[in-house]
Amino acid sequence: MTLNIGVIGTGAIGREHMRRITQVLSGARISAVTDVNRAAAESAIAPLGLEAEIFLTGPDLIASPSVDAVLVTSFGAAHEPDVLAAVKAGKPVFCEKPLATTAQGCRNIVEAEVAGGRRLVQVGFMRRYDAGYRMLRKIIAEDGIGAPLMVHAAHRNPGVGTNYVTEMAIHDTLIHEIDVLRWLLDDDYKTVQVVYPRRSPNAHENLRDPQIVLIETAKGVRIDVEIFVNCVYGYDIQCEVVGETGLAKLPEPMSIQTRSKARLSNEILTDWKDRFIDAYDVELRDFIEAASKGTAAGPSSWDGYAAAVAADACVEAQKSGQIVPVTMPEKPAFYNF
Ligand SMILES: NC(=O)c1ccc[n+]([C@@H]2O[C@H](COP(=O)([O-])OP(=O)(O)OC[C@H]3O[C@@H](n4cnc5c(N)ncnc54)[C@H](O)[C@@H]3O)[C@@H](O)[C@H]2O)c1
Ligand SMILES: O[C@H]1[C@H](O)[C@@H](O)[C@H](O)[C@@H](O)[C@H]1O
Repeated sequence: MTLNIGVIGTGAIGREHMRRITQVLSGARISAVTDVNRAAAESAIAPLGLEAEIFLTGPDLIASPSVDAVLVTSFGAAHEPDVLAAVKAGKPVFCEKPLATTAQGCRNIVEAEVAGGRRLVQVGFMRRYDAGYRMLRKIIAEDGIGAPLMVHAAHRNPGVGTNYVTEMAIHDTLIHEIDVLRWLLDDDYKTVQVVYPRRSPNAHENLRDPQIVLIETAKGVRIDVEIFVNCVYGYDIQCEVVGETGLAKLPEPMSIQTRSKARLSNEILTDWKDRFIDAYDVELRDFIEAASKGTAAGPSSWDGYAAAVAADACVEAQKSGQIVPVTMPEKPAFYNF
């Protein structure tokens, strides 16, 4: 059976996912698309030669019998109503991060999913599917470095547009570390604090960049994450876990080493699309497989909610400069899988 997928939001990552579903993965096809900008929907289906129907709104697409499962790849602030509509229609839904831009928005999705009694939501935390992060998690779980004590991480983008404001460093960027470090350490967060180094002159005037987020976990691990979205030189993701007896570091992406003109060098990637290309493939393969059985796999809406609770605390910490507690309600038994 071929899974008919409807895509809501045909911008950068919507197109990337449409390409991989059409040209890389098997078991699914894009049967429908919608975008608030109709021209974006039209120009997304044309180069792929798709015969997908263009709907006016997300709810129209979700209600269509030609859609078995939904991909939400619109702006973060627009995710919640469409994910809720898909859950209420009983259709599996893959939602790009963040699941919603507030913890309450995520909670609404969690409650709708639990009320429906069936897992239907996968959140696009693709780093959990990255081979490097998976190796790191295995080493920690197998006690290869002793119990983790500290994590040093960095999330650097070469540059961002003027629509990227200070809070987005948390909701849009740090959200990946918030999720993947919780999963890597099998831990929850206790407190967060944000400190600002000297401002980069490459950041536009409404953006504090770089930022350092300091996190304390329930088990007492201390984490520092540098968020630097105008680092200029490339797209660079770093993660080093220091344990009681050793240290484990995320591997660099494969790159050819060259010796030329008296220099020894390796290329640095500049685009998230390339850095996590394999992880995006695997996460969507997981989605197609589970959605074909009428359910969802991978990062759950509870994970989306847990990340949003920590993100809200970080935004408060950005504004107050204080150490802010992270208060996580107890996980419903529904999410113990
Ligand atoms: N996992 C990752 O690494 C990753 C990478 C990039 C983006 N993202 C996430 O994916 C989402 C989209 O990001 P992007 O870079 O593709 O943005 P984008 O601006 O390129 O595309 C978003 C598209 O959604 C459309 N849109 C907005 N609201 C809509 C609505 N209510 N209904 C239908 N269409 C709507 C816009 O017109 C636009 O075409 C964001 O949540 C972003 O955080 C995740
Ligand atoms: O900071 C960016 C991240 O590095 C990417 O992985 C995407 O999530 C993108 O939306 C963010 O703006």
